[in-house]
Amino acid sequence: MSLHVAAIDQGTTSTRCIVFDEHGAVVAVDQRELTQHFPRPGWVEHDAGEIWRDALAVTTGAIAKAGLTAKDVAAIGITNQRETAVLWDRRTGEPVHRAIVWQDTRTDAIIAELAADGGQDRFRAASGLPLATYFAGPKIRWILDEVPGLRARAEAGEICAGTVDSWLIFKLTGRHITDVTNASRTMLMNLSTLDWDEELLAAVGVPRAVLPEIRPSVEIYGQAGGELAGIPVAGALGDQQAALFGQTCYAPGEGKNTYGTGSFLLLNTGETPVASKAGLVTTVAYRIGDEAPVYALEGSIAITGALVQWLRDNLGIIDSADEIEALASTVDDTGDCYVVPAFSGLYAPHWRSDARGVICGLTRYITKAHIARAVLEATCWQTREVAEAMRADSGVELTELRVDGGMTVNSLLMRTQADILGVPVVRPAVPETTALGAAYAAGLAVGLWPDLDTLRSHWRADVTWRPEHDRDADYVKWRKAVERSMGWVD
Ligand SMILES: Nc1ncnc2c1ncn2[C@@H]1O[C@H](COP(=O)(O)OP(=O)(O)O)[C@@H](O)[C@H]1O
Ligand SMILES: O=P(O)(O)OC[C@H](O)CO
Repeated sequence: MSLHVAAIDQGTTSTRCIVFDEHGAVVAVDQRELTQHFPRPGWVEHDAGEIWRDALAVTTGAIAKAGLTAKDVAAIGITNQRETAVLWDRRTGEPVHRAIVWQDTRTDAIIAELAADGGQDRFRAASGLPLATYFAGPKIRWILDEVPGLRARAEAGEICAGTVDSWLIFKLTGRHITDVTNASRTMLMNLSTLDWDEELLAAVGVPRAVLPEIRPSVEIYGQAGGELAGIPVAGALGDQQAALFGQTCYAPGEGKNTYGTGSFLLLNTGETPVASKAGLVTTVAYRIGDEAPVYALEGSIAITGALVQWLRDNLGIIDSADEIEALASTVDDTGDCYVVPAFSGLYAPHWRSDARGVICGLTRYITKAHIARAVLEATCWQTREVAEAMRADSGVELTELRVDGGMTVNSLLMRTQADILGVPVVRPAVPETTALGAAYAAGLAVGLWPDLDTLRSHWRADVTWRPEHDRDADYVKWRKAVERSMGWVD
């Protein structure tokens, strides 16, 4: 058998493919930036056609860079930005609208209407999710409502809808399938039955005919065609669940935090879904074939790395993301300045769509370096908020935090995170845990790896940052700043 797996990691800002060997080591990477469209305040769109073209190009590119051909690749795994809604014509395979990205807030009127009839937690028991613009189902409804004639075509079975995993699986194999972790982010799936829920479908306004079949995360979905002909497409996980899987958090009580466009702290809670009272999301962590599903509690933070991008692209304070560390290091603290990046409202644990970003504590003393440092601290404080909610909901005391994602190259950020959480922060030797998780899923499905223990044996710590300074006093200030961000949108 071939000893390599290709993982497509379709993230919010880029699409990459990584080829891994049988030890879980990176052999080759190919990557393309994804165009972001911001047509109106609060709207964020992607071109699904570009996503597919990039996914295909980076997959063939990474396989070529690895010195391999399609027949040398045992399986393709997929991991993706979650909650982003794609609709396409079933016959032509062409998108019928730009993809509406998870951060997009255009469904706020739909959400308010749904919440008026039963409150924000109306669908929590069935779906595990609070009512928020974040999730995919209402985005699908928005497109069906807004594109003339589309709802009738959808009801006639001519239209497919899904999250990005589903879009890529369709383009690769011709089958309309989604994995259960992605389906759990739509607000349309019942967490206990793992099937589309008739009541949720009716309330949100999405016909079953547009939705894919929900399948386990580890399973052969079909064979790829074209340049990738013959490679089994054999695993899919939403990117945050993939990172949990790649970090080998297979036991209840194990968790990780991934720092990308946003940050997502997930804790494995085992085979029973845990209802959150502290503002977290209950979600499917993974399902291996016909085994029992494994659930997680999740603290979803919308804006962390995206705030660094905003500093670069909108304010021009830095020219590249990695410059923020040097700039923030020129000062010892933030000068009592706090940035709350509520660009898409606030997600966990607050779920306040009426919040918008604020910078608090400005004086003549504050320089761009203080703001850069406050931008980094915003990631750490938001993480502390969800870590506290996690402890309240699960009773699990965090003794260390496994981390990954694009922001973890920033040592100042990671050191500050250890101080602000008061526990060690550990980055693994393979920081590409999202892609690794998808590769593990696909490799398990085709028998490249026999079991989870084998995958666990691959995990190694690289750097550990230990807490050195107590920051509890500053947490009070952070919470005051968060309060000031709320209630901005009427
Ligand atoms: N040195 C750095 N310091 C802080 N943030 C960084 C740094 N390098 C990259 N980032 C941020 O990391 C994010 C990219 O991480 P990545 O894991 O690729 O994200 P995604 O999967 O969401 O596309 C960007 O938002 C970028 O601003
Ligand atoms: O693509 P990322 O890494 O920004 O992750 C996005 C999340 O899946 C959104 O829920």
